[in-house]
Amino acid sequence: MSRLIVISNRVSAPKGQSGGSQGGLAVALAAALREYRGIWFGWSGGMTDHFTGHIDLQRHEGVTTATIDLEGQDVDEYYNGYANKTLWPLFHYRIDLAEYDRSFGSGYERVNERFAETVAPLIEPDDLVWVHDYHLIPLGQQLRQRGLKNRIGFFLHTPWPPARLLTALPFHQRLVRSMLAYDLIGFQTEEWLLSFRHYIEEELGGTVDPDGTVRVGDRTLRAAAFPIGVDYKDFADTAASQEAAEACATLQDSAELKKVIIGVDRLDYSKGIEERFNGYRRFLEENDNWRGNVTLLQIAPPSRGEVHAYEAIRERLDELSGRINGEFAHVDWVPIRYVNQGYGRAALAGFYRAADVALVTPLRDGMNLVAKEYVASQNPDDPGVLILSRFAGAAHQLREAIIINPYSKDELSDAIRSALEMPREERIRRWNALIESVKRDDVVAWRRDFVAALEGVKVAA
Ligand SMILES: O=P(O)(O)OC[C@H]1O[C@H](O[C@H]2O[C@H](CO)[C@@H](O)[C@H](O)[C@H]2O)[C@H](O)[C@@H](O)[C@@H]1O
Ligand SMILES: O=c1ccn([C@@H]2O[C@H](COP(=O)(O)OP(=O)(O)O)[C@@H](O)[C@H]2O)c(=O)[nH]1
Repeated sequence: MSRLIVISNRVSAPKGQSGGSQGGLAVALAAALREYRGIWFGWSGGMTDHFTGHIDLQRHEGVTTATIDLEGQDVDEYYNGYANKTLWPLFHYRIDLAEYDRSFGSGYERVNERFAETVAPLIEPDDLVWVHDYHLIPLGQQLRQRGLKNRIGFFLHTPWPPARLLTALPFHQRLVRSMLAYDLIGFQTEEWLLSFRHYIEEELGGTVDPDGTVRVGDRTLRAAAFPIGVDYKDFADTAASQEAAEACATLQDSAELKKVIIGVDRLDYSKGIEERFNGYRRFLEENDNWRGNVTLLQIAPPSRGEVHAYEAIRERLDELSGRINGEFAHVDWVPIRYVNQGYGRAALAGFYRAADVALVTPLRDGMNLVAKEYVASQNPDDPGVLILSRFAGAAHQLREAIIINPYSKDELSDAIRSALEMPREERIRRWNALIESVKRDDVVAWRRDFVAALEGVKVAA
């Protein structure tokens, strides 16, 4: 069997050192790599005065990681800059927040070159190479320029924006043309694949066949949708652990007999937390019988704090949660418990199980693993209700959730009421359909399908 070389910006910290707030990509890849011989290469998250290319090799729980430190200027221009001030907002349809700065573009290319230079010697001729996410779009091309003939695949964890939005990016053609160096490009959903196809046809004059064959000039490759899932088995085991049971009991006891609604998100403007709070406020305004009888627990560990838009959303949420609590709270009840701390998987599994309703309402999200984790953690005899944004990739699969438009306070308010008042039979019926999808399309299936498709492509000429 070929080895698998996974390359992503972020590499999962060894267990116990992550602070419990790692994003979905890290969680999903650790699970996938546990089954494969290979290496996971990426940025350590650490900084150095001068880039040395020194690789820190470690083995934890069956996963070999190889990480490098970056210079402070690299982190500013590549991670905070091009990745998170330019591409992230643009890919999440927030053209108003996207910043274009020449130094970001050059820092992005420099770090991609550094990744290529450092990882290329670790790659053997038969290895499959799997590059992840918007931080590393040009890496495949950089590896080809260093003579690599391996099968190289790329998976985008975020949405792919409509062609009309992407053309707002200076040098967009240069970025997308660099992707043609890959043999296989994966997206979370058919919707993002369709947007990619439009770009290929309208901007590059290429074609995409119904079977996903992409042709631009003399380059032929494949593009397809591979929806990521959770490690269902591991999550179900975690949910059954003592730690999860304790977390579940802690939340239930502290809520007394009130219903609990939960939200769990990195503190990111794309997650729609502000709109969610406003929808919840509308619900409290319209349903005074529920005041004092329901609590919203919002877990939101801070993320990308050096980027202004993230500082700004944090300030707005501090203010808004305070205002709603001030408006509705009594001496013995607060409507929102807003927590800026990250939790580990076991604690989260317990909180999910204790919650009667989950609000997963991003304004735009590649997939959203929290939605799937919530479903995986429920008690089959008395499951909670998932309220899910139509703009999350997960909504393409989790169709028996209550699907809402997260921009509409009224829809949010109505959905919260329906969820809280939903009869047990309907909750069970919906959950049975949801768990079916979460089990079937888990992270193992995602990895298996992507790797099989990569193995199946003809090697680049
Ligand atoms: O590494 P960070 O900057 O702290 O951000 C965490 C991750 O966020 C994004 O996650 C995406 O991947 C998930 C799994 O496929 C998906 O469910 C979610 O919709 C995406 O937003 C980002 O794409 C990752 O690179 C980050 O590691
Ligand atoms: O306190 C927290 C909050 C979130 N997460 C995990 O972070 C991931 C978030 O992934 P998702 O796809 O929902 O969004 P992303 O943050 O990757 O955009 C999920 O696996 C969560 O369980 C966590 O471990 N601790």
